[in-house]
Order: sequence, then structure tokens, then C-alpha cells
Amino acid sequence: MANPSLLILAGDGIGPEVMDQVKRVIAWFGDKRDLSFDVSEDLVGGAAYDAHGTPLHDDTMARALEVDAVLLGAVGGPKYDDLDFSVKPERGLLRLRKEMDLFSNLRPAQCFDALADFSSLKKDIVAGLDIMIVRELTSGVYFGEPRGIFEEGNERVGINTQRYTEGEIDRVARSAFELARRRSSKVCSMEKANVMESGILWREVVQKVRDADYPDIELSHMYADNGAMQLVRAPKQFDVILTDNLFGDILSDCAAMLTGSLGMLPSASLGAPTGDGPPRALYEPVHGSAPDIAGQGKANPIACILSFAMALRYSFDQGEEATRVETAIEKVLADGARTADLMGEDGGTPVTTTQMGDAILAALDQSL
Ligand SMILES: NC(=O)C1=CN([C@@H]2O[C@H](COP(=O)(O)OP(=O)(O)OC[C@H]3O[C@@H](n4cnc5c(N)ncnc54)[C@H](O)[C@@H]3O)[C@@H](O)[C@H]2O)C=CC1
Ligand SMILES: CC(C)CC(=O)C(=O)O
Ligand SMILES: [Mg+2]
Repeated sequence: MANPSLLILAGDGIGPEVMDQVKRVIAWFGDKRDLSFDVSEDLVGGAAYDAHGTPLHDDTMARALEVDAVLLGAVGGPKYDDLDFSVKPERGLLRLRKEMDLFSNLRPAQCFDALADFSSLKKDIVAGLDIMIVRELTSGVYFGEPRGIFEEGNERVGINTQRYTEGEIDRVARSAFELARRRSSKVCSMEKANVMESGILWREVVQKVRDADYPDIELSHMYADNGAMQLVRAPKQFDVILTDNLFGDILSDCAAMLTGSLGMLPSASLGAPTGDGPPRALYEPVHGSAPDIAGQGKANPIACILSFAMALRYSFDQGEEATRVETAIEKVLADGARTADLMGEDGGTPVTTTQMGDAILAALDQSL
């Protein structure tokens, strides 16, 4: 049987740096676990713009639709700030998500024991934290029309449109409920139904889906601003959080700091199930291209490596191997390895991106 196929799009800034460590983990699975992948690589974001004048070449898009899974690093950076919006690096990523129809974005926030002391919050608030944010990814205000900057009278007006259809809400709600059934069966849906019609529809549809097909799920609703506050006040009250594209983007960066660093948060973006096979999927860290530390060997590769672990679990039916990676990372952190983002000013000498990769590979070796 052919090896499963992976398309790697490392992107910009720290994207290629953290992806280099993922490539070593992929090679390790080929060497040590007889689990090989047919890996191809291509450009996305600013790197694709530099080469082709577009943040995502049509050939790359076509390849992404063919492979079993895509692994992405990060896109964007100040070099591209003044580009026309249509060719900005971030548009390449949005096109991938949209054309692959990856409507369900899973962003787990787990606090590893070794980092509970380092979180922005008190240890007892985050110790043992394990929540899953399910973010709608292919609609909402990042995609709604009309959008643009227009002349209106003697001034300009910037417009974006929050738009959700019932079908779009229905399908992401189902994905959250299915996931919740494999966890604690508790979902909190967040929107702003107090001030947004799209929020009213969101709440109605989510409740309807739950009542019709998921009566075993304990569903609650919360305004997203309160949700942000509750996330930092008492995050362990949540298990699965279901929310829209914009709120999910913001709430997941917020959740990252509960775990210690944005450099710790992976994600899986999944489409609809395809027959018997796994859904279309793209895996990427939650963080961006981190221009402030790019090229300095400071980036934490754990979020990207954990994203590969999610690929093992969700695309390749290799849950035990995914756990092997997560356990290796847990061990490395317990042994004290810290990239700079995981230590305070006087925390000692941080390890580099490559040294963190070395330590994770050594822990993987020890797991055999
Ligand atoms: N999925 C993607 O490709 C994303 C791309 N971006 C893009 O990235 C660029 C920079 O955006 P920012 O707002 O600065 O967000 P960012 O996520 O790149 O960085 C925010 C802060 O977190 C730190 N950080 C992020 N990842 C880290 C890691 N792995 N290890 C250690 N520290 C890490 C950075 O150094 C920075 O101080 C922008 O062009 C933005 O549009 C932003 C978010 C997601
Ligand atoms: C397209 C990305 C730059 C948006 C983002 O911040 C994210 O998806 O987390
Ligand atoms: Mg974001």
C-alpha cells in the first residue's frame, strides 16, 4: 500500500524553523516506527508571493486538495504589510482553508504539569487544564461580503461583514458535539447574541442541533466577552468551547497563555468526513510567523510538533503514536528543557529551537 501523503507548507518567519523540527520527527517515525510518509513541500504566504507574485499558487492549491493532510508553519510578516490586500500572505492561508472546506478548527489548550508554574495564571487555576476550542473556520467576518475600504462622502470607510448561514452553524456545531461525546459531553457555545443577529442565529441553531440529535450533551451558551473573562478566571469550568471564526481566533490566543506560551498550542482544521476515509485536513500551530524572533533560533517548535501529533491522531488513525509524541514532549518539559518563551527573565539559559528538537527526538528514542 502507498504511504500516506503529506504536503508541507512551512511559510514565513519562524514557520520554516519550527517545521524543520517537525521534519525530523517525521523522519524518526520512518526510521524507528516503520511509519513513512510521502512528503512533498511547497511555498505559501510571503514565500509564495516572492516566488510567484501570489500567496498561494494554483498548483499548490491543487496539491493540497490531493494529499491526505497538509502541515503548515506560519505566514506573514512586516515585509508584506504594504502589499495589496488581495495578495497578502494571510490570504494564501485563508484560501487554503476555504477551498479545502476546513470548517472545523480544533484548538486544544492543555497545560503540561511542568509548565503549571509558568502559566500567566496561578498554578491551581491551570494545573491539569485540558480544554478544546472548536472554531468555525471558513465563514464569518473573515470571509463575509461586502468587504473592502470604500469612499463614502468625503471620508473612507472600512467594511467587513459577519455572515453565517444555518448550514454553516449546523455543521460546526455537530463537529463540536461529536467531539464532546468523546470527552466530557459538555459544550459551551460562545457568541454575542445580545448585540449581533448572527449571534442570535448561532445560538438558535446550536440549541436546535443539540435538542434534535445530541440530547446527551450538556450545552450552555455564553456571551463571548464574558467567555474571555471566564477563560482567565476559571478555565477548568470548560471542556469544549464552540465559537465562530473571529471569537475563536481571539479566544484561542488567550487560552494559549493558560498553557504557558503561544508556542505550545497546536491545531487541526478538518473538513467533512469523506466516505470511509478521514476528512480533508490541515494542521498548523496557532501562532503566527513571530517576526520579532525569526531567524534567531528562539522559536518554540512544540506547537508545530503537537500539530503533527494531531495529524497522526485525526488523519492517520495513529492515536498511540500521537500519544507517544505528546508523552515525549511532556518528558522533555519535566526534565527542564525550556525555549525562551517558556522562561522568565532570570530563568537561566534557554534551549534553541534545534536543541528542543534534539531533546524531543531523544525522548522519542527512550519511548521505544
Ligand atoms: N496561522 C498563521 O500563519 C498566522 C499568521 N499570523 C501572522 O504572523 C505575523 C506576526 O503576527 P503576531 O501578531 O506577531 O503574532 P505571532 O503569533 O506571530 O506572535 C505573537 C507573539 O508570540 C511569540 N511567539 C509566537 N509563536 C512563538 C513560538 N513558536 N515560540 C516562541 N514565541 C512565539 C512571538 O515572538 C510574538 O511575541 C503577522 O503577519 C500575522 O498576520 C498571525 C497569526 C496566525
Ligand atoms: C489567517 C490568520 C493570520 C488568522 C489567525 O490569526 C489565525 O487563524 O489564528
Ligand atoms: Mg490567530
